[in-house]
Amino acid sequence: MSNLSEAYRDTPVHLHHIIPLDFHAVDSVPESHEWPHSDVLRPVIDEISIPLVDLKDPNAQKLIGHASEDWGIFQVTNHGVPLGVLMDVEFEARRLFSLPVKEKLKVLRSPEGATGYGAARISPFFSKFMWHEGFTIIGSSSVDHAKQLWPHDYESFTDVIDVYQKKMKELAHQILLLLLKSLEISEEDITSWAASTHDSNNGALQLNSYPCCPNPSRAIGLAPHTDSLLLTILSQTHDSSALQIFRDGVGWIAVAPVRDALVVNVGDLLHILSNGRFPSVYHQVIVSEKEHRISVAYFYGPRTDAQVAPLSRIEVPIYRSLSVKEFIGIKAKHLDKALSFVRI
Ligand SMILES: O=C(O)CCC(=O)C(=O)O
Ligand SMILES: [Fe+2]
Repeated sequence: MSNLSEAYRDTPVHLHHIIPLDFHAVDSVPESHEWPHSDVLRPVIDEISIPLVDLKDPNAQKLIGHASEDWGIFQVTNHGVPLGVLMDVEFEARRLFSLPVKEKLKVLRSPEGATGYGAARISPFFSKFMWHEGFTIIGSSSVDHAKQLWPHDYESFTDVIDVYQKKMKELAHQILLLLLKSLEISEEDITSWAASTHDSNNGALQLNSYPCCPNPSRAIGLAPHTDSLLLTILSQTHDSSALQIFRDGVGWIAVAPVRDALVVNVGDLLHILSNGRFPSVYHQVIVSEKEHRISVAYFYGPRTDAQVAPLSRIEVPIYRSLSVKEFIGIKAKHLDKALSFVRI
């Protein structure tokens, strides 16, 4: 059992916050999923785009350092993950989510669990449910689940997941190294953080499904949140700008997908490590009437027993030191307020 799974065990989630709606069985948005207009129809700016960085650019380190400082999010091209690998994982995710509900419930996340099929982990914090179903994979957790879903043919799923996790881990390591190098921290800190995170095997893969919605102006795909670990790499092979980020002083901005690019965003742990210099970005997802969107998020994090504290040698720390496990516990109880609980 992975450490990350253990970290979630102390904050069980009630089953009604785990079992998603049978989206195919409804032709209107039930009241349980109907959000106030003001929550959904926020003005969104789509003329401003988040930074796009070519990882082969000799200035890539500086560029992603600036982007993380200014935006907490950017897109990368020339990332070394073949388009075929991105398409394969999306294909397998679609295959999983298109199974009948009865099948998907065989691999339902347990109340104390972190892996399997279910609603978003942030669901209990909101009075309305989201137009979303997910499948979480930590380490090799998908092997048992895939065997339950496709007893005679589980390997096509697990092989694709395995390749994807390896590619994401290498890319996340490369990006983390570039980000750490752009902070004023010691070489030892850079090496030890990058190496211990790489060795930790604490990444998690989240397959997200946003089924077509009969009334997208009243439903939310994923409610506003920040991601908890160091950084997230998101693949969205579709053309729609469903992901939105919140920018102080501007408001909600749509993240327009760029062909072959991956989205990278700063998570809470990197926010703490960088003493707030790389802010974790607040984001949400909207839904569509015509498009069943799939996205795949890879969350990259250190060992859950690792201590996290600001690494800067020149600034006064504004966050206290705590273990990853402690932070996950605080986040599971307080969501958006988690970082304020860690402020000195
Ligand atoms: O689907 C997306 O665009 C974002 C997914 C996301 O925010 C998450 O999985 O945490
Ligand atoms: Fe997220």
